[in-house]
Amino acid sequence: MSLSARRPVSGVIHSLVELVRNALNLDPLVFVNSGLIVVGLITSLRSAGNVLYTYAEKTCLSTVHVRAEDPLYDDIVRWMNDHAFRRRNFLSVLAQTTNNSDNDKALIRSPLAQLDSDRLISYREVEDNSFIELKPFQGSRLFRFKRTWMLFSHTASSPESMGRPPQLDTNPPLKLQCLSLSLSPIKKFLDEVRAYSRKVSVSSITVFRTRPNSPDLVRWSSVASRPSRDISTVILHKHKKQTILRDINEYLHPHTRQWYANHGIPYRRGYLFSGPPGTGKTSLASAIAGVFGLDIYVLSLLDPSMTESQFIRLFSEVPTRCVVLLEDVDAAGLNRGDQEPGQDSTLSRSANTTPANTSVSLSGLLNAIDGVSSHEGRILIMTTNVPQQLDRALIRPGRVDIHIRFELPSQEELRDLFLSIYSDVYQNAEFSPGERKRELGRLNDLAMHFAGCLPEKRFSLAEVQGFLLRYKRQPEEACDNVRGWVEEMEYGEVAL
Ligand SMILES: Nc1ncnc2c1ncn2[C@@H]1O[C@H](COP(=O)(O)OP(=O)(O)OP(=O)(O)O)[C@@H](O)[C@H]1O
Repeated sequence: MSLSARRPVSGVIHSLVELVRNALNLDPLVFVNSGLIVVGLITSLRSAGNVLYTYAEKTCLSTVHVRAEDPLYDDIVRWMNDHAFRRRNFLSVLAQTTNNSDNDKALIRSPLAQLDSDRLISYREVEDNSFIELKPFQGSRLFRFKRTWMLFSHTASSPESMGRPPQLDTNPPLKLQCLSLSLSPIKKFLDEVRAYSRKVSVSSITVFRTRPNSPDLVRWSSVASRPSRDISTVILHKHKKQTILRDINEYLHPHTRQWYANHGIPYRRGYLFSGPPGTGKTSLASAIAGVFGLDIYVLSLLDPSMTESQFIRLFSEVPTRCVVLLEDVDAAGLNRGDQEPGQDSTLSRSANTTPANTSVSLSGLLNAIDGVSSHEGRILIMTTNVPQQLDRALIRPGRVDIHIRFELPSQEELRDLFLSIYSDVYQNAEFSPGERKRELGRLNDLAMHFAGCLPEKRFSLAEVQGFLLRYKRQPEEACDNVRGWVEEMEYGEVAL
């Protein structure tokens, strides 16, 4: 700025100062000085507070850190949201769209719900069935738990992320502190958090999958929490179903764990589900998790972001009681190489080599399953479409204890599927017991007729279910059209 331009500006400031002095009879510099003193005081108090806090943290504050990958992390955030954060206004929150099944129920009762195949509903006209939840995400909160004051802190991981929306994939650890020389108040709090989480998710299972957190770090991440599938909806030979349920029930019992320990046998149990695609392998694994109240950890050998060491680490990070689901183990081709399918890899040179479609070698997989770091107490379920292609080392007892073979459905199983799809037709709450019995009889006849129109052991239950879903509420129409569908499937003719 030139000298001539600066002169009028200083002149204006001088006149303003004079004006204030005359009007208030006070020197404005007094305000400036007082302001500076206040700012200085606040800064000193803040740094004194920081020094005090750091000192207290070292001497009389108990602190617990919880990593974002630990299931406890989500449990604590849920507890805080449902209890400590309830009656407090936050300025910075995380907005989350949540589907509300109650809204779906309201929609069912509305006039729009009258399903009319000639009337197409635009869902823009209908009230949105999701709602927006505002959840406190970052910040600190002092709260009281059973007469102890606790501090919950959850801050951004790095200064650069301040002011930016929180990155859910890179959650920083959270911190719990209390004024005590012992960790027991925080332990009690964590027990309460776990009990609460178990209570609210008693009839649902959480599915964990692997997710790359950063280019070279893959972590477990919960992808869904959903009502568990009722085991009765999985169609499988009664004897096979009972065999596996009894076996798992016995395995999970604390006495069995003790027995394994007494005999020095690693406490692990593995199952192989084999059979053509769409015959119910994944459905049974998910129903088993529901029956025993376990979460599912899904691993894939074909995950391109996973290295062998990460695979072994992830295997060792699963909790003590859970279902580890290793899907389509044959797809990775772990026994191909210079070895015939079904041959024992101990005789083969290819055990340490990795096929092109996976970075995990057979020895890496075996190491993950029964290496020293592999978690005891978990249930391993491997699924495959071609069991004969699996290396014998992978399915030897100790790694696979029970092999359940799924087959294409028999007439009886086709009938069961039909009855299961149309169960709500006869379970109508408005029916009297007599009406219900009559409906069930009618549906049984339709199911017999339906199954009779289908060739046995030809189509998978997933395919037949796909056909039935075209006639969700019209069992008679399904029966009328099933022969056309069979022709369509056999000869590739599309019958419309
Ligand atoms: N035995 C069964 N009982 C009940 N439903 C079944 C059965 N088999 C298949 N289905 C239905 O078919 C669909 C696919 O089943 P699922 O994923 O369990 O098959 P899968 O054998 O695991 O297939 P893939 O080998 O392709 O992974 C599901 O929607 C399921 O409801």
